[in-house]
Amino acid sequence: MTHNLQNDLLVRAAFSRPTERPPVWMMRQAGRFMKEYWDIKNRYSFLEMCKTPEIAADVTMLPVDLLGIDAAILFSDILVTAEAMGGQLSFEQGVGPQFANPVRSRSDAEALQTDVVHKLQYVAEAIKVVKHRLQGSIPLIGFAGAPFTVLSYLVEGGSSKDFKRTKLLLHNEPELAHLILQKIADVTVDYLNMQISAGVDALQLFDSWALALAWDDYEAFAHRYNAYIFSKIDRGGVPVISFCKGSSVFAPLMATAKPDVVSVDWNADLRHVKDGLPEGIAVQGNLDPFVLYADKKVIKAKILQLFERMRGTDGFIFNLGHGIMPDIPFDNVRYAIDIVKEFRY
Ligand SMILES: Cc1c2[nH]c(c1CCC(=O)O)Cc1[nH]c(c(CCC(=O)O)c1C)Cc1[nH]c(c(CCC(=O)O)c1C)Cc1[nH]c(c(C)c1CCC(=O)O)C2
Repeated sequence: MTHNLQNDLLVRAAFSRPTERPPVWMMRQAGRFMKEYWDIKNRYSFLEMCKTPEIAADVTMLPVDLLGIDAAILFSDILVTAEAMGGQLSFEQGVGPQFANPVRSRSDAEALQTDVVHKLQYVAEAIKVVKHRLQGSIPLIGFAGAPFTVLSYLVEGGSSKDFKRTKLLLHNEPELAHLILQKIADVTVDYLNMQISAGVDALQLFDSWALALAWDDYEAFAHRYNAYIFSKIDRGGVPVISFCKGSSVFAPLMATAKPDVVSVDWNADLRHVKDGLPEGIAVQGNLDPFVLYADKKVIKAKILQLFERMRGTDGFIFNLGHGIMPDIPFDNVRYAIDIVKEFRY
């Protein structure tokens, strides 16, 4: 993998090389807080948008053109792997993702398919369209859901507040949980390798709901599979970012899975997390996204406070602790990005 990017700040920071300022991108940077997203969304279903490479590319490019971020992230969803494995996935407005055939028994688990990467070819096509449109200006980030988080959607049949069924499965039927997790992990390896072949410049693994787990369960059911994925993908020069909510607790364990970057939620002192990690592991984060609702002077002060805290550390990517909420004012997002781009160490 050769990068040849005009703006390679994100790749440099991810590999803990010096940068003149932190690179900036934001989770959910292409989404409902943008009027231009709704212009597209009102014409297609969410899954149509993900599965039509030209549309996925149009949406991926919105924050590139309107916000001037330092990296694009492919427009898709973490649940496309589960759909390819046999999950009957739908997204309904206001309900979120739903699986009509949740995985509840051994026979449900055995029915999950693993030779499925060909069904995800539309993602490779979208990557190629985006890479062509970016013309080497900034990196493109590919991604996948981590096995534990994807399992939680398959088992619950959708989003969950308390992950009760998921935890019951882990506690009462650990062998069945491991069977499902291993299948998802194997699909994820193929899927991320496909994205690397198609040309992504960086990857992020989303283990959004690991926060729900106790330390030992995180280690056994989440960490172990993320480490497996990071060891099996053909990383070459492609840096890998490990995200979870709960990273302010799990960061030391996450680092032992050997990502290049740990993405940190907003609860922690980012400098403290960074100083606790082995040399050469970068951090990403960790502004509380709710700050973006506040007055501009507050937004500016909070960002500069974070930068002051991180001064003198290589290996820092600015991001939010989690995704942009749909009702955050667009103008505030753009303002935050401008503040980062004006800053110099
Ligand atoms: C847990 C999770 C999902 N999907 C994703 C995660 C991990 C990130 C995180 O922790 O938030 C990942 C994701 N989902 C989406 C992206 C695109 C890239 C980006 O801009 O970050 C990414 C990286 C688009 C999306 N994925 C989804 C939307 C909204 C779709 C719509 O327009 O209705 C977008 C833009 C739908 C989705 N997809 C998922 C949920 C829970 C929902 C509903 C969310 C809600 O209603 O607030 C599953």
